[in-house]
Amino acid sequence: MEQELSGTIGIVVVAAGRGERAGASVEGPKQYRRIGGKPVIWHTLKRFRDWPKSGPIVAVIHPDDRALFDTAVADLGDSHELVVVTGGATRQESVLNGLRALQGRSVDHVMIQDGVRPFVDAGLLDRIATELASGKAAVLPALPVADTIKRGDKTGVVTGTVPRKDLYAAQTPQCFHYETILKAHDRAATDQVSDFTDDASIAEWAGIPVHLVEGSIDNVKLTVQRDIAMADEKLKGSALPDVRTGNGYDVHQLEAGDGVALCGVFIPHDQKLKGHSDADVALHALTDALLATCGAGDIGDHFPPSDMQWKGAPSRIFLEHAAKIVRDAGGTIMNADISLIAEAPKVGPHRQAMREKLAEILEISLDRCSVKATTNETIGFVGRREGIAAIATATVVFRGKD
Ligand SMILES: Nc1ccn([C@@H]2O[C@H](COP(=O)(O)OP(=O)(O)OP(=O)(O)O)[C@@H](O)[C@H]2O)c(=O)n1
Ligand SMILES: C[C@](O)(CO)[C@H](O)COP(=O)(O)O
Repeated sequence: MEQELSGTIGIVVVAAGRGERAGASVEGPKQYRRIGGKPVIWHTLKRFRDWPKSGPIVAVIHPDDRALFDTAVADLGDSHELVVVTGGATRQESVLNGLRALQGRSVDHVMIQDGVRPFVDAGLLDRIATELASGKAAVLPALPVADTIKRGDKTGVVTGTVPRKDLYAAQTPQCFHYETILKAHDRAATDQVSDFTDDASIAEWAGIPVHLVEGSIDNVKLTVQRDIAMADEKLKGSALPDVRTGNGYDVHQLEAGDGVALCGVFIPHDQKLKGHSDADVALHALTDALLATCGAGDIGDHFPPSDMQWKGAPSRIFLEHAAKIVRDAGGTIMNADISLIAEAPKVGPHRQAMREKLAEILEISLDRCSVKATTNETIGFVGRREGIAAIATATVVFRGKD
């Protein structure tokens, strides 16, 4: 029977590199580049936050990146203690700083993770935990090398083929008995042995047996620009489409007058709509429908009728405001559909102008704007020409959330 790992597992995520091979970006070094809408480091940390066995997490960052890091993790939640320390000039130094930050936190084991491996998965972490539970002091996730490996010289000529039978490509997290790896890292620093590219090599150097566990094919390290682009495509491709529909309904009373504003178009008529603003019942219904797609309340929350500044206001202001709220939340308006219920005036002759007005206000194409009308067959308040009602539906696609 498999043993359960007891004790606390500390996590060290190293993210203090400069990402030179990936090249410069306005978003900062590669660990702060966005994939699937979130920084790489956010994804990596989230994978550990979501793994139930994670203990305290140490993020090792570059001293210049504090603001970038704080912004990147702002919405990560606080389910685990997150300690932030600065790294050194090499990965090895950064890891040592991270290990030292776990001292005094009662950690039994530690997982050391590259900040730029955002696809580490719970299955891999569980496999490693099982190996640690069986008493192994050092566990390395790795995959057998799949390509034929060549040796080459400076002139680009192959000088030999390396038998690949026993070759493995090392991944992270590399996992250890905490005190054992801390001692080995400390000794390497004291002895000034500084050319290790991973922590398993330090364990090997210190004479600690390192056990292989099957890595994960998805657990790639984002090293060059193309890796980042591919990671972004992968996350976008797997994100569920976030399509939302909102509805809105509004009624305004009619009284004697000279015309009504409907969908932003003034139609001469022997009545007018009563209201605090221009009483454009159609735009009010559509404003509510849009606000509903991102849970932003209703028109009255944003434009209280008690507020005198909206007296006589053209209702396009309300709709523009709702459209901005939607866009700021990451939404793209796909469709706006309004049904007017009015005995008079006749809407048909003005439908095209109304659709054009909606398209202009919402900044979307005409084919995404629909206006329909019906009478109420002379019954009810609409049938008695006491009021006009409008029903609206809006469809919005939001950029994939995590
Ligand atoms: N002084 C360093 C160097 C690297 N790392 C971290 O170690 C991981 C693996 O390193 P690598 O992919 O080589 O990152 P960079 O050093 O940033 O890349 P490059 O070598 O292209 O500059 C990364 O998460 C990186 O941020 C670190 O914490 N401190
Ligand atoms: C730790 C590592 O990811 C294992 O494959 C790798 O050695 C890091 O190397 P890098 O040169 O720092 O990217």
